[in-house]
Amino acid sequence: MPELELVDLDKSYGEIHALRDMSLTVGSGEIFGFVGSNGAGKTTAMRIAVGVLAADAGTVRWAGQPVGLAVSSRIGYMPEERGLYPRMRVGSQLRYLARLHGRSPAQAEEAVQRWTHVLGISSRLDDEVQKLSLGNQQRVQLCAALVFEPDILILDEPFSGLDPVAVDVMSQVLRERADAGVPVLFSSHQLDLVERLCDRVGIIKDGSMVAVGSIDELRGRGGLRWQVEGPAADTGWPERVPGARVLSSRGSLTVVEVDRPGQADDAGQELLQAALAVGPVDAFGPVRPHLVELYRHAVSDSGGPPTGDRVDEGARR
Ligand SMILES: Nc1ncnc2c1ncn2[C@@H]1O[C@H](COP(=O)(O)OP(=O)(O)OP(=O)(O)O)[C@@H](O)[C@H]1O
Repeated sequence: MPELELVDLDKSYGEIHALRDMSLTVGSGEIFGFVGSNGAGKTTAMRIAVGVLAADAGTVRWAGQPVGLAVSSRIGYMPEERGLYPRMRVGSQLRYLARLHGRSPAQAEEAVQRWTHVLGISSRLDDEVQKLSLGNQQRVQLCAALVFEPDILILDEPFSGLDPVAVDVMSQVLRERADAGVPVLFSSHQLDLVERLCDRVGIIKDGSMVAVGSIDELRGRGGLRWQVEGPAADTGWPERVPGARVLSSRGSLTVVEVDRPGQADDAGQELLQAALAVGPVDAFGPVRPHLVELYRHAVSDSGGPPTGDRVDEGARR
């Protein structure tokens, strides 16, 4: 099945080095969440992938071939700055875009009816775009990316400003498109949503990918964490376990991370035994860090675990 590859992209705007050897791959049927701080380079990378911006170096490939005009016209793109004509009516605009991408009048009409219905804006077909709320304009924008049945979806912050119901609808649409085999790449600062929705996540910092993988992969390669409800940490039991570090301690509640790459399998039992040697343990279990913590760690200067997975995507090729 075809996959979208961004390979060793490099881009500068004058003095600003926006992308440095940046690579990522989105497989067919995969939703890939692209996250990073403001100015990290997400929009630049996506604009290059779509073909509206040229890279200084690197390539974008689809099904193993460099992306040319024919392929880029099959990409459904939702730009961050949005791209609708404010005075044009919703229906006319969407029909026009579908026709522009080669759909017949009947196909365009069918797609406009279907997608506006799915996204809950079918009653607004005759309204000018500028008269819609920002969230509804965003729904139209997603329709615009979908009405020509694209082979690839690239969406720049599609969820920003949407209400919770619209977020759910948008999430379902992206999942359904991915299930139909479309690679879906989107950027977002809503890390809880990315964690919930994406098959894989890429974290970009200063134009370079610093971590790539499924959430479990990002969790799994670094230090493992446990929460212990029992003897207070200042009784010294955590120090008895090699590689253990207290992350937080409040009374009887202690969170400990054990950093022993490749040999942490027994660490949980060792921690439990160490705590029990000091006093009773009421609760004990692993802690699974959320993406927001993995992200903070990956973009912090210290780097290192728990994200661990400092993948050079080039190694996947
Ligand atoms: N047209 C431009 N001219 C000059 N510099 C630019 C231009 N576009 C982006 N940059 C710079 O390139 C860097 C990457 O910006 P980019 O918009 O790709 O980041 P981003 O990760 O999408 O950020 P955000 O999350 O804020 O949207 C930033 O330093 C930005 O100021």
